[in-house]
Amino acid sequence: MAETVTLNSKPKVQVFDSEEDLAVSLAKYTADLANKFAQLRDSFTVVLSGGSLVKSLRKLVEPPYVDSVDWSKWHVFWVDERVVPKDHPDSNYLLAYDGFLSKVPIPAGNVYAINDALSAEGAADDYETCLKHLVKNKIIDQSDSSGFPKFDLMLLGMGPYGHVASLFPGHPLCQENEKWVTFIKNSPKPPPERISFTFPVINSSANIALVVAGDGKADVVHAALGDGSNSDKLPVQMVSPEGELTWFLDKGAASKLHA
Ligand SMILES: O=C1O[C@H](COP(=O)(O)O)[C@@H](O)[C@H](O)[C@H]1O
Repeated sequence: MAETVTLNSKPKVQVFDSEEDLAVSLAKYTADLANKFAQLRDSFTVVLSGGSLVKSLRKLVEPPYVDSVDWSKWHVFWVDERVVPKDHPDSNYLLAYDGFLSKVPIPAGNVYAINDALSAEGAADDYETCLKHLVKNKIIDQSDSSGFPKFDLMLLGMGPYGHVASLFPGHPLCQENEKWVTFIKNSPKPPPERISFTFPVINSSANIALVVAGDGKADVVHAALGDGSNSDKLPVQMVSPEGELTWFLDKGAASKLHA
């Protein structure tokens, strides 16, 4: 069962009794959006994170969704990626492949991983070029107001200090407002070299799910959604899409919200 906490008009915050319940609801939410956009625009553009998010998608690869979703319409991207070979244990692609992509019939050509033969800078430029091509061909929608790509759904995790994608607290990349895809060579969380979507791209999304589980993240969830008394905005607090933002929290992650 989910409790919906309304903290202000936006975002919607859903708190589940367990991570299992969260995963069940996240699967339905994602499948419903996939069906909606497949009918609306004949494609569904979905952006994945690495980390714990992938495990929370496990119910999507089970009945009824594994059979009922039209996977041929899916186009899959990464909000950030570590600049390592695709078969490296740190690769967000490998994590998603093992836990999700290998279990559903998404056409291989619709899965847009980074070019792992390039430098961080080269891979970011190459990924941005790929996105521009897909916007031109109307696979990815474009925001009328920002001009940035408008993904149908971004599935974001949040790190223990409030980072999203590879946008870390206090890092100048959080202020990037021209590039679509940027790179970092000194990530505070290993591995050091990564590429990342920028905030203008993240915030042009039609839908964002912020998925956070476990009491280890309760303090940062409280800082992000609490009374706003922290002076410096955490990256997660800079997530403010044109469309809808929905938080998926389990009880542990939400345990300090009412304190
Ligand atoms: O390094 C990363 O961390 C964040 C958060 O990961 P989590 O395991 O704490 O959920 C993740 O969203 C991002 O994609 C990843 O590269």
